[in-house]
Amino acid sequence: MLCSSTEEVTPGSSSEPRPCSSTVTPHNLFSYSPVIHRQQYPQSSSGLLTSRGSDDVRNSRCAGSSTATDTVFTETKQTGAWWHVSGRADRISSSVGSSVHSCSSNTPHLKTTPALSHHGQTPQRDLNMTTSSSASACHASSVIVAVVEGRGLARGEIGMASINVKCPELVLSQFADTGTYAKVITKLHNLMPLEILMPDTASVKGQGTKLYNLITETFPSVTFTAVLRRYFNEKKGLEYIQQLCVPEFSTVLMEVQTKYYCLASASALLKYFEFVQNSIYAPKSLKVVFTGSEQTAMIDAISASNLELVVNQRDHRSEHTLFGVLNYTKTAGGERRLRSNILEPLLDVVTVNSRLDTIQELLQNEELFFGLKTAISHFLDIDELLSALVQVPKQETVPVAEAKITQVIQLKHILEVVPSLKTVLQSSKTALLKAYCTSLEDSRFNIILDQIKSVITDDTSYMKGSLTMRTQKCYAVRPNVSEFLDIARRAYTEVIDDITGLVAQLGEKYSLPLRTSFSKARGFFIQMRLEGGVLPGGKLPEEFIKVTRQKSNYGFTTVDLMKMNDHCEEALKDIFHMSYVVVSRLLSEVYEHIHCLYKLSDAVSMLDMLLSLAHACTVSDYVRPEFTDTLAIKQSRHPILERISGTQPISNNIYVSEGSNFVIITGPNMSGKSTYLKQVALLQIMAQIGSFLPAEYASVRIADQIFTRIGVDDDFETNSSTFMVEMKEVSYIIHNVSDNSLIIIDELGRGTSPEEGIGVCHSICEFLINYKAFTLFATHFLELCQLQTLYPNVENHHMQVQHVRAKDGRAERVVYTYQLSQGHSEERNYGIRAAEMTNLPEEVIEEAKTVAAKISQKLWAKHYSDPATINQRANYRLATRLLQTARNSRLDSEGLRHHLKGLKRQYEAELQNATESVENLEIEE
Ligand SMILES: Nc1ncnc2c1ncn2[C@@H]1O[C@H](COP(=O)(O)OP(=O)(O)OP(=O)(O)O)[C@@H](O)[C@H]1O
Repeated sequence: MLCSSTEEVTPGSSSEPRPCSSTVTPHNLFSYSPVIHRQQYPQSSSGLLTSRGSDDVRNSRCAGSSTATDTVFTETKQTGAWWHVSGRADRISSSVGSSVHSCSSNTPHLKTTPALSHHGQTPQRDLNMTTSSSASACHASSVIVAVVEGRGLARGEIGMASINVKCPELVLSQFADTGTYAKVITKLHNLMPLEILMPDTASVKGQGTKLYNLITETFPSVTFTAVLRRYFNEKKGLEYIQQLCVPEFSTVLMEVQTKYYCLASASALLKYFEFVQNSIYAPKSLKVVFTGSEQTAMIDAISASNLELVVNQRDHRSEHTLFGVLNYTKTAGGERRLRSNILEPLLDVVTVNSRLDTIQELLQNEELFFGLKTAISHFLDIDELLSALVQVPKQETVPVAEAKITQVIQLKHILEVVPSLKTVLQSSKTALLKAYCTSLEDSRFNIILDQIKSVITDDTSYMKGSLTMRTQKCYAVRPNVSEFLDIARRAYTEVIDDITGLVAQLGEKYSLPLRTSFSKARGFFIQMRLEGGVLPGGKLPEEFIKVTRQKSNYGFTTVDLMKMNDHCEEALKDIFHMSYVVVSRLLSEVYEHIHCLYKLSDAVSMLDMLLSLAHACTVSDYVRPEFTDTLAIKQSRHPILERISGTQPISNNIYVSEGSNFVIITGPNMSGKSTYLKQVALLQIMAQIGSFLPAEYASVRIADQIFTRIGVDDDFETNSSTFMVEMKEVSYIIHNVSDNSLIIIDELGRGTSPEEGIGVCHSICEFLINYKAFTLFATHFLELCQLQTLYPNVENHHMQVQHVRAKDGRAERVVYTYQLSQGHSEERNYGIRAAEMTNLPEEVIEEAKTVAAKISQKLWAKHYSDPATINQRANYRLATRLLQTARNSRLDSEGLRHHLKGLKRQYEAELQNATESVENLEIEE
């Protein structure tokens, strides 16, 4: 073969046409040209071209060509100007294709189906959890999002609606966000939208709202469309949802009916589809889900990137991410679900435990594990199929006809593998698997399959390879269903026979080893493999044209073969057209039951994800986590490091509890601090998606938010803003922290002078110490370790290093153990030690050591000898304790007074001690 996309045609192979039993009549009964209509944004006669953020380019070109990268301001005849677009205006069109989601009278109305049977709270919740998962996971580049923000007092209240053009699911959300809009940005990052819609009032040139500016700056390559504010209409949004939502998901109405901003976004989004894409969804055809931020843990976009959850920071194609470590999925749906779960881990312990039960069963029952894996691997992308099925094409072209036939074959294929999945699930014991098994006992699967089989031949199946699949499509409809179709197929068979005959003849004529081959681009052509690549006579016969050569493989055609190819195409057009008529009729009958596919898609993607998580446990030694109030993981390992190195990294214990919820980690450069911090966050996320962990024992406290502030590699270009970036990130944490958060801060304050760095770190630590959030704080500022003596909930730990003397007893070498130990690091001047390893002159190093020693002593003394600071600190501690007492106390007023007196005495004693210790300090001037 010349290339992988070509297929060899051999007599008797599956590509060989099958006979059809009809008399031959002139076969060219239908002739119509294949027209590929691409949806375009409607163009106004008075359209202006403008550019986002730049007035200069405005009016530079005339409307009428919605070319890529142009920014178009358009108006429809019906509505007047109501949206304007910037960015690649043609991208949605190509994504949506030339279809409409029709609700015309001949579009079948989709029926209500009973809710999934309830098998206890756990599985039911997970069954309904498809929302956030598939929501954000569906195909990245085909999601359109509408965003609106409340005005006046409601500023900061955000409504979002998103839809994936490849997956008929409308996802709504509404939440309060802070001035940094981190939640909106995070959600948008997770959705990876193709286009973002916002009200025009938010994007007035030069006076765009903060949110608008932030979104357009953060997503410069995403098409931005401003829609008239009045189309963000919550009443219309509710009407749309009532009209379009599949009855099975109609409980969403109760959730969203008072959520005005997400309804408003939904209204604008669906209106946008209606007018700009010239398409509407069929009534009762959309899965509508609401994803409140309370269902999943919030991981902001920067943290997701720092932790390399789904994208590796250095190489975007690398699989060295958490997703890469856990991804053993077999289906596109499973992969999407895993990705979205990693970005939005669960908060509900019951649901997480039900997943863990399932994984445990899969690990214990090998037959079930491999049986399910095999069954799942046969499924195609159900979401994409479902989306295509609920679209009714506006124009009946050959590609559309061909696509519909493919969809029916795919549907048949999917439904045929359902029983094998059900059979495997029947032996399962855990609630979640049993619930999925029950959800597959839906009579609609068989009803649809029977309907399909009444029209489509039994041996038609979905196959790889363009020629094989073409043959499948060609002979999909049963013989005798349409007389003209049988005739056309006969004609096609004859042309194929002629082609094979011609190639055989040419082979004989020139004594060459010729074969008939097929590729999508060339159609039928001739292939020849010559050992040694030397042609007899030095050249190919004249009649062989369009010659290609790859090593010893030649590809070519002849004028006759090209003509035959044309006949073949003509015959195919007729076949596809007539098959399409039959298939459309079939689909209109099938539509009524099609919603069982939502259930199937949910089951397959979830099972695939759980199998993938179970598979990860078999690759390395993982343990099931339990959920308590403490984060305690014994001998934990960094999951990505483990994958990268191939050998087991040094394992470490993790312990953070309410009593010691603030851990300061010190240690020299390269000692493993950052790795340890990331490890904690990654394991937390793994636990919350229902994965086992790389450790010997694991107890995890559910975190509602995971924040990270991890220093990026020094970069001279961005260095000027390093400190600002740090401060912005940490300010986001401070504004959003909750008692149940997990906070990872690495090397804060590097971007400024040490004095200010220590000051900033100190005050930020004191702020965070006051929360019950679990915080791990890695720093080179050893001064911060003093916090342990000031606050009972602070613990110092450090990364151990060893000093090994060379045999000659002189040179000393540092060995990194990557072991976490209690207490703060005793290492000093490790920066200077690193400098020593370079070629710096000895006197420079010595001078550096002297100055560093003096400065650090002075700094420490200054910080702790200042009486005002001592007083302030003591006051702060007293206030904190009072607050804690008031919060926790069940004391009556007398008891409280007594307690306060005790605290006061303690406070005075501490103040006295602190003052004395400062007086005793020897300060070297
Ligand atoms: N537990 C471990 N087991 C094996 N190798 C490790 C471990 N932890 C870290 N390492 C290795 O050490 C390297 C340095 O680790 P890391 O960046 O975490 O150090 P650091 O203390 O944060 O350094 P710096 O203070 O300079 O940022 C890592 O790239 C990794 O290869």
